[in-house]
Amino acid sequence: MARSEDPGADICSDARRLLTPAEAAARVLATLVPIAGVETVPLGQARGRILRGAIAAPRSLPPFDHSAVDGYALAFRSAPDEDASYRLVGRVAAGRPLSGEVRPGDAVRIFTGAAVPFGCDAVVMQEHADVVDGVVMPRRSYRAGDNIRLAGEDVPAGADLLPGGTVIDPRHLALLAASGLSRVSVGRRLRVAVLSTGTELRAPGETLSEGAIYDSNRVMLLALFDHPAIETIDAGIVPDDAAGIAAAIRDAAARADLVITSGGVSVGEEDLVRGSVEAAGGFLTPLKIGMKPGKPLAFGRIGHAAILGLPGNPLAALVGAMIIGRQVLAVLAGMPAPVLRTLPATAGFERRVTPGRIEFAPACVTGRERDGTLVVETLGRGGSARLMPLTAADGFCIIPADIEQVSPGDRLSFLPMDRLGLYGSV
Ligand SMILES: Nc1nc2c(c(=O)[nH]1)N[C@H]1C(S)=C(S)[C@@H](COP(=O)(O)OP(=O)(O)OC[C@H]3O[C@@H](n4cnc5c(N)ncnc54)[C@H](O)[C@@H]3O)O[C@H]1N2
Ligand code: MOO
Repeated sequence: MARSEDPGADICSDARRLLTPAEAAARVLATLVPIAGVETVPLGQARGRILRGAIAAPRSLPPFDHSAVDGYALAFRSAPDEDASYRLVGRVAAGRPLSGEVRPGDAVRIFTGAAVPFGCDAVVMQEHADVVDGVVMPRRSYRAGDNIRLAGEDVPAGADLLPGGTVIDPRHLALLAASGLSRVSVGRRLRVAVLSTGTELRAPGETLSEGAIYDSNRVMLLALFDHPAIETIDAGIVPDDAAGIAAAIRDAAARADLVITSGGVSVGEEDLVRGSVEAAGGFLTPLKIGMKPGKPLAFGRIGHAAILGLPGNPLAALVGAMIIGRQVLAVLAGMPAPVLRTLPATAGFERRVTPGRIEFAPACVTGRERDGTLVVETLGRGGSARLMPLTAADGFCIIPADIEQVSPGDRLSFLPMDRLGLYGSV
């Protein structure tokens, strides 16, 4: 993976002030380029994969002029034809073209999707015509082109079918298939290793000794980034031991394009991740971000791999992953950096807040204003170590960094939980 010569220089934060989340993301993303490597996959395995180059349309869509309705194709005598009767001379169904010629004044029985015979100008819906003794009489006049879908009106041959960076979803698959493409060239999957640091951590199922807790971040982060374009690697739990963390990070970096750690990025002497990355030959730059939770993050590189250090508190790890992490993954994987697709909302609660950090507070939708705007209420207090408010929430209420008080009726933003994941779904 190629990056700028000295990525550390780009992301060094000014220790005296907190970065806004956008500034932090911009500094981190400026150091990254998408991973190299493409592979060709059949359409059935292409959902969620990322196009690396634009695809040109190999043929026009639709490939020929066809009828939009079941009815009668009319060959005008003049344009527009005022004579209201046509002689029925044949029949054409989808996939079964007409044999024989059509002359002015003729009509052909036609069905939706059938090729419009050469010489026919318009199609009348069968409900809008009388047919008596082989004569078709439309009940109103028609203009050339009525009820005909022209070749190439959806996509002309050679046009850009899909741009590079497209994350292929079912709509794109339909377009590729309609164009006759059975395989598509996509970026190789991004390898992302996730490891938890902390002597207190145990895997669920293990016995808890005094002072120990279960590791909840790793399974959450692995699931958050589970995506067809990502190969997640579970790199386990590493105790707070500098040599052990260095070895684990070195090992993870050898297997991954991106290593994501949680824990140990704050300021205490037990926060060993930065020193361990340096001991392993890499660098890790602390980023103090004006967001709550998720203030202490770190970003750097070890060998060919990028490394993102998330805070240990579960909600802080999730918010850091959501705001910075998923952008890092998207850029490395070659997809456009995702934007936070928030909704306007009004506060249904009152709360004093400490200015300085934009807050992502778990919240529920409790109603709607008359104009349809969502009314939201935050859930509980107690900050970044709590999981219950998070699991009960419909999403995050976003409280700006520059206010001291939220009052009922204040305009805020709301990020629905189902928009959390790498691309839309969690
Ligand atoms: N003196 C200061 N102390 C702290 C500051 C600060 O600015 N000055 N910042 C606080 C903030 S904000 C956060 S967030 C945390 C971040 O701490 P670390 O990233 O160093 O994380 P740890 O200390 O290792 O752990 C914090 C907390 O989370 C628990 N944890 C860790 N890993 C997991 C996991 N995988 N699953 C579940 N829980 C986990 C850990 O046991 C701790 O309780 O620092 C504050 N301190
Ligand atoms: O950033 Mo810490 O995340 O406030 O808990």
